[in-house]
Amino acid sequence: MDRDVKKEKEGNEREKDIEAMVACYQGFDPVAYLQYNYTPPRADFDRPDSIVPWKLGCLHRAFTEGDVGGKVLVDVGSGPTIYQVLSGCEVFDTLFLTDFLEVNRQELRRWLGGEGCSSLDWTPYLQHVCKLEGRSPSAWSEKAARLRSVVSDILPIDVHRSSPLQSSAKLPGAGADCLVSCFCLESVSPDLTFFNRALGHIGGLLRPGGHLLLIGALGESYYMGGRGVRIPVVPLDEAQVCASLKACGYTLVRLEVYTLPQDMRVGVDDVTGVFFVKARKP
Ligand SMILES: C[S@@+](CC[C@H](N)C(=O)[O-])C[C@H]1O[C@@H](n2cnc3c(N)ncnc32)[C@H](O)[C@@H]1O
Ligand SMILES: O=S(=O)(c1ccc2c(c1)CN[C@@H](CF)C2)N1CCSCC1
Repeated sequence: MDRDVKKEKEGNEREKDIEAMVACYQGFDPVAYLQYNYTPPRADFDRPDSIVPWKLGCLHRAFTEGDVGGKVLVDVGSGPTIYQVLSGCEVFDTLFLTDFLEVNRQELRRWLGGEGCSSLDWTPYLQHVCKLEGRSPSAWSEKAARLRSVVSDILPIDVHRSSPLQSSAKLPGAGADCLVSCFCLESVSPDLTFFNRALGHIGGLLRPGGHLLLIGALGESYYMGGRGVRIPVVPLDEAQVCASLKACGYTLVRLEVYTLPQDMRVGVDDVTGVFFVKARKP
């Protein structure tokens, strides 16, 4: 087979892999996803070894330790969740939430609209982050108002495109000052090659000197995105995450790892751990 034919064949196979992943996501159910992951036993604020305080603590430290700043924060692959920007919304005045699916963008609009009809009560998350900031938990409604005030838009995104945002014109010319992305890249990539490419694509949204805060699953090969909706995940280990960041030119600032207790392994996925990365784009 000559080289051009081989390259065309490989390109067609790559397109089929992406089409298969897109097809999986057509069954994604935000309500079920929130139920599976953001309610007890996984979201148990009273457990000292719970993953929620760990994760919110990583984000709080990363946003408030002094090296992260600027005007624009972009959350890549927000899904139907807002916990990931509860600390960042105090640091940035312009925040873009993004997702591939309209059902998730709609869920975010419902929460932001404040009609109280969102699918999950985020109050415990808001209260916890207020405590991390040395504020009374009763300041949660002020934090909610702050978040609602800085969200500039909820945009469609596709990390498999070299320009993931159709409307990147909304970003400053040099790029965002900070990116946050949680459980997205590994959950939408058919394999490590796609993961690395997607990491490179989102890096194009970030200005030189900007920071990437990445949270993801370790050892996960699938998760349930709804009843009977099994979504493949590219299994990662710490070494692969570090190698991908290095290959994309990032400087690693910090990597933290959380190992899921046995009783948090509840059958909605086969995740064994969670990583938190703070990295800087030179
Ligand atoms: C596992 S969820 C993560 C949601 C949320 N960030 C969290 O922390 O729970 C993965 C998200 O990636 C989104 N997604 C699917 N395909 C995508 C793509 N090609 N580009 C960007 N996001 C995509 C899904 O719609 C979903 O909201
Ligand atoms: O770390 S979690 O347990 C969590 C949260 C979300 C996900 C997973 C794990 C693993 N599967 C991912 C599929 F992409 C989604 N967690 C849930 C409670 S709040 C903090 C985050």
